[in-house]
This record gives sequence, structure tokens and C-alpha cells, in this order.
Amino acid sequence: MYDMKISDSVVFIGVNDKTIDLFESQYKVPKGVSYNSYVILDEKVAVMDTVDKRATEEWLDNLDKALNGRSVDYLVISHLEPDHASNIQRLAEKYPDMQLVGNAKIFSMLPQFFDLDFSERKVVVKEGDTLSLGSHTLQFFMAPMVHWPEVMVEYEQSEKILFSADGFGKFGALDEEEDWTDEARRYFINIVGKYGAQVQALLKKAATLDIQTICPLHGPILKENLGFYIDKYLTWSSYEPEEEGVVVAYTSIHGNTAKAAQKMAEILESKGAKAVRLFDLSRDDMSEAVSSAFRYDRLVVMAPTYDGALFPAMEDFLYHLKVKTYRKRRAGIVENGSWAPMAGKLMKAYLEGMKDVEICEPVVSVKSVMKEADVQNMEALAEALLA
Ligand SMILES: Cc1cc2nc3c(=O)[nH]c(=O)nc-3n(C[C@H](O)[C@H](O)[C@H](O)COP(=O)(O)O)c2cc1C
Repeated sequence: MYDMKISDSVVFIGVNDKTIDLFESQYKVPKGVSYNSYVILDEKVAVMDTVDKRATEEWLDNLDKALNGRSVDYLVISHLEPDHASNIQRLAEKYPDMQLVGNAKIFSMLPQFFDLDFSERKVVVKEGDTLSLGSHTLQFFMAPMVHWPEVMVEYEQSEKILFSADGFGKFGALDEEEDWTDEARRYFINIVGKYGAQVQALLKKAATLDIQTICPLHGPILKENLGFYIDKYLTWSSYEPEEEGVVVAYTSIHGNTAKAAQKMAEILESKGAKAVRLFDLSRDDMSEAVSSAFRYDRLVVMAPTYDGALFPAMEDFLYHLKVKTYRKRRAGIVENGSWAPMAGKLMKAYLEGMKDVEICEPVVSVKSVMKEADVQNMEALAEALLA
């Protein structure tokens, strides 16, 4: 269990969800996910975001315990995505005197989600505004498109805490301690990855603050070695590769491209590739393949032709890379086909549409079963990739 203690006045009231099958209906979360929420107990009491509707009752219990009979003065809404905002109306009904704190965009979007008149209960904040709770003061910073348009983060000045919304979030429930980086990367690349420029803008603002604790809306509270996490975010949001290495992402209907992919991995290893990660896109986790493609500086895509098009899992993979604005990397292509191979041309078209992706030659064209000439061509491709 991660240590989620912040201080006597700032209390974690989030909930683990270990029964969810797919986060956002597409990401496998074998270790679950947490919906984080916090309460600040001062002269005034502020709740920092709510949780998913899957976690309402446990969250309300946690809140009750933390409040110890007190009432809530403010609900700070940093983000309207339902995994954090589902309980706004429930809390507003429970505490009729509670005011809602958000920016103009939040209040313009709020009626889309809830059928309650909040007009008399709004505290509208903008960039740099502060809200005093007593000895604690919240300062608000707008973070549009990280990764919804209304997002803002809050900095608590006395304890130097950044409430970072979805920034610095990680998959995994909090009773399952594991390395932060892989699951935080998978979360970032797949969910926030398209918005690198907006994340960079937020990091610039954060750099002006003295931050001692980061409280995200998913995953552990970050208390030590914050430079490490911020560095990772700087890298991921700038689309720079994190490490040298090659992702070999393949699809195969009958196993021949799979064999060629295995051979490609062996060739790359024998030629000194620092790391080689092989992904069967039909079977391995797609979000892991996508985040690995961003982790390493080189990629080989290998796929058979399927009804004059790409095999669907490869189409899906390249679509994800395109949407997440994959760039600044070196790539190789191996196609397969038995009568009119098209996969190479189609994969090339995807990669050519991406910024600063250098496509290495030769594009290897296997005709059904890999032959010695194909191996030689793959060796030449590996050399060009690793050059
Ligand atoms: C349903 C289906 C559609 C295919 N469509 C094409 C095609 O349009 N053009 C082509 O050259 N080969 C086509 N193929 C053949 C495969 O691309 C080819 O046999 C390839 O070697 C399969 O590689 P694999 O063993 O890795 O699945 C098709 C195969 C199947 C099963």
C-alpha cells in the first residue's frame, strides 16, 4: 500500500477500483485503478474533486470519516471527466451550502452533465486567482487540453502541494505497489499523449512553483524525488525517445510474418540493438505496444496484406500512433503478401504522415514464407535502422 498520508489538514479520501474491466472502456488495468480525491480541513473545508460513480459510497464514507462531523464549504472541480466528476451533484445535494469552485469553462460544461441549478453556488476562478481556506490558500492555474479543455490544477501554498488533475497519474490501485514509470507512461501516452504542447505549457507554470508534493487524480501521491517524475513528463510531452531500443510490432494471420518478426528481433539483437521489444499486435496489449513505441527511438512494423489492405491490428496500432502524434523516430517496414502485397505501401503512408519519422530502406517484401533473400534484406534494414 502506498503511503497516502499528506498531513493532518490535507487528507486523501480516494478509492481503489479493482473490479473495473477496462479503464475508459479500452485500457486493461490488471492492477485496477484509483480515483483520487482529497479534503483540506481548515477554517473552511474544501473537497478536491469527486470520484467515479463506481466508487461513490466508499468515497462518501472516506469523506465522512475525514470530516468528523464537519460540513463542506467548497468543492473544487479541476476536471469534468466522469471518473472524477460523477459525484458533483450528489455532494452538492448533501451539502446545500457548499460552493462549487471552477473556471468559466467548467461552469459552461457543467449543465451538460448535471440537472441541477448551480448558478447561486459558483465561485469562478481564473489563472492565478487564490482562495483562502484559513491557513491554507489554493491558487489556480489553467491547464486547457491536459487533456480536456476545462482542466485546471491547484497549488496549495502553505504545504506546497500541487493538485495536478490527471497529470502525473498512473494506472494501478494503491494497494499494489509497483514501479511508477511503466504504468504512468502507459497512462500518459495513451490518454494525454496527444497534448504534448499543452503539457509543456503546464510544466512551465509548475516550474515557477516550489512544489513539495504532487497529488494526482490517479495513482500514488508523489512526495520525494519530484525531479524524476517531472523529467519523465518533460520527455514524454516533448515526444523525445526515452531510451535507445527497437520495438518490433507485428501482426500475422498464419504465422509467417510472426516468424519473420522473431528473426528480425534476433538480427537486431545480434547487431547490437540496446533493447528489442517484440509485440504481437493481435494478442499483446495495444496500449503497452503504443507506449513502448514512444519509449524507444526505433520501430519496425511488420504485417501481412489482408484483402488489399492492412491486417486490422496493424491498422489499429498505426492509427493510435498517428492520433498520439508519434514523431522524431526511425522506422523500418516489412510487409507480407501472397499475390498482391499492399501492406508495405500502406504502412509507409502512415509513417510518412508523421513528423520527423525517418523511414529506413529497404522496405522488405516477404512473399508468403520468409526466404534467405528476405533474411538478407532484413539484415540490411537492421543495419540502416541501427546506423
Ligand atoms: C483473408 C485473407 C486476405 C488476404 N488478402 C491478401 C491480399 O489482398 N493480397 C495479398 O498479397 N495477400 C493476401 N493474403 C495473403 C497473406 O497476406 C499472405 O498469405 C501472408 O503471407 C500471410 O502472412 P502470415 O502467415 O503472417 O499471416 C490474404 C490472406 C488472407 C487470409
